[in-house]
Amino acid sequence: MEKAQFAWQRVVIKVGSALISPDGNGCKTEHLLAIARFIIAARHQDKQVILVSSGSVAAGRNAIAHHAPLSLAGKQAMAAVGQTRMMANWARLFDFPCAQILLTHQDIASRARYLNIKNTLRELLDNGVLPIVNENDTVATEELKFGDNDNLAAQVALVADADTLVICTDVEGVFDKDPRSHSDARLLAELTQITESTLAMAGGSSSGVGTGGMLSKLQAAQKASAQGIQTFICNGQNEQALAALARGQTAGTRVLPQQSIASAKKHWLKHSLKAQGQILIDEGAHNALKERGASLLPAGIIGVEGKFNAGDAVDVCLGKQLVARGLSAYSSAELQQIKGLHSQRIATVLGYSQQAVALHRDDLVLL
Ligand SMILES: Nc1ncnc2c1ncn2[C@@H]1O[C@H](COP(=O)(O)OP(=O)(O)O)[C@@H](O)[C@H]1O
Ligand SMILES: N[C@@H](CCC(=O)OP(=O)(O)O)C(=O)O
Repeated sequence: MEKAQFAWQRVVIKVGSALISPDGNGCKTEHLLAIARFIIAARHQDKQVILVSSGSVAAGRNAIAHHAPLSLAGKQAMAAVGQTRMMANWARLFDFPCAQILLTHQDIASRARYLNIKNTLRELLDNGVLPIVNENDTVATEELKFGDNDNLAAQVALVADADTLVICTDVEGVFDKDPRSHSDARLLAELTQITESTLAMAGGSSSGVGTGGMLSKLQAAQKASAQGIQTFICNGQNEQALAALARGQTAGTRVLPQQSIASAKKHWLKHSLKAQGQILIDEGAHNALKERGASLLPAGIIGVEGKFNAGDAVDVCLGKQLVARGLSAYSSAELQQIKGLHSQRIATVLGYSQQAVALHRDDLVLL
């Protein structure tokens, strides 16, 4: 097996309407086989996959009377019909469970909902379920929309702490001009940075089925790249391209991350968030964080200072020494009650158990 150049562990793979429903009416599995094989191959290597799938509007189009231009309510009705069709289509390809997650822009912007999304995704992945995400078109008005699922996929990659974003479409990658209208268009194998001039090469969608064209894919890649996530934009029907990605090789267009995920996260936790309180830990917990990169369990907490909510940033201290900063899974009031306890006792003491850990290792940086 060739050596992996671009090793990854958790991927968000986005599939556009152009592949779910190439003729814009109903959906078929035939164009999704290469993507399904990629997902199965990745899972066999113990890698984690989240699928962001468009296509509900196109898949439900033939069930709703319409004429151009489509009204928002018309598209929403089509999406409501098409969403179940699209999910059933994916489920046919896999013999492991799939989970449906429908999100709006507001859900990601709200701290409480953001945490719930993050925790649900984590739980699904830990249980070997394939999360399939789409925009919740029924409740998304034009103002509340992500606008396109490329942008949604980048947001999901951030929430899920993914290291890689794969955007599958109906062309081989990013070209220096739209390959559909320019026969001399050249494929760009690697973009070290997305600048204004890169964005200027990208046109909108010409398929009549997709929404954002190449522009929204590059904008999504730009967001991911700034947070340390690499992006591949490739043809979702190209078996070889997806097999190469599954092996850790490049395919289509690779957009390089601007920094490592660890430094993006460290920077964010250290400089962008103000700690709302302090958690004092014992030596044993400090060793577990430092030596094993473990999560912080309530058992290792000996004191809680300040008032904070679940999801707030907190400083983690060993005596007077600041050793880490992270996002607390529990509020200060809850931590006061469960500090020093074994995680199994959380539900008995609080009446519920959000998580076994007080600070998850994904939400923690050592200082
Ligand atoms: N510079 C470019 N490179 C590649 N594709 C481009 C470019 N500019 C515009 N496109 C168009 O973007 C389309 C893919 O976007 P879109 O139709 O929104 O697909 P999806 O449904 O997969 O999101 C391609 O079919 C292509 O015509
Ligand atoms: N939520 C919509 C997705 C719209 C969208 O962004 O489509 P696309 O450009 O094909 O990824 C649907 O499922 O039809």
